[in-house]
Amino acid sequence: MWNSFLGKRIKGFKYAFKGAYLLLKNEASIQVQTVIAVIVTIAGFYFDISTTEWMFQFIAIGLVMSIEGLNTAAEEIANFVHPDYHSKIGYIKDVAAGAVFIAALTAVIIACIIYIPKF
Ligand SMILES: Nc1ncnc2c1ncn2[C@@H]1O[C@H](COP(=O)(O)OP(=O)(O)OP(=O)(O)O)[C@@H](O)[C@H]1O
Repeated sequence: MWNSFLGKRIKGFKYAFKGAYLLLKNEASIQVQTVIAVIVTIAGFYFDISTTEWMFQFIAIGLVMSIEGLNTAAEEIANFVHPDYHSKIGYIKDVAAGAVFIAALTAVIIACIIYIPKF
């Protein structure tokens, strides 16, 4: 059953679920982002934001957390293949961190557009 097309998809989902669990359990940056996601979700209810605003807010949360997960994966690969100092490893880690920064900046801009008019 597990070798069938559907079985492989279910197994893949299990591994992906495990990966999300590991990120939440082990990665401080993802834990901080989860707390921020909960706070902005509470803010969303408090300020009674519109359906469109909810959609942008969830896209921003998903964008930041998923790119943070990929950044973690890139860091883990870099540390595994080359644990010692190397300028190329530094570059790889810097650009991966840069991707998180761009996503986070986007999320902050979305938050400002949603919440600044509510004050
Ligand atoms: N092996 C290395 N070779 C060269 N530069 C490195 C290396 N490891 C880290 N760096 C530099 O240090 C920066 C931070 O690296 P890294 O993200 O691994 O550290 P950290 O932020 O302490 O890790 P963590 O996210 O696990 O707390 C990188 O963006 C890179 O500029």
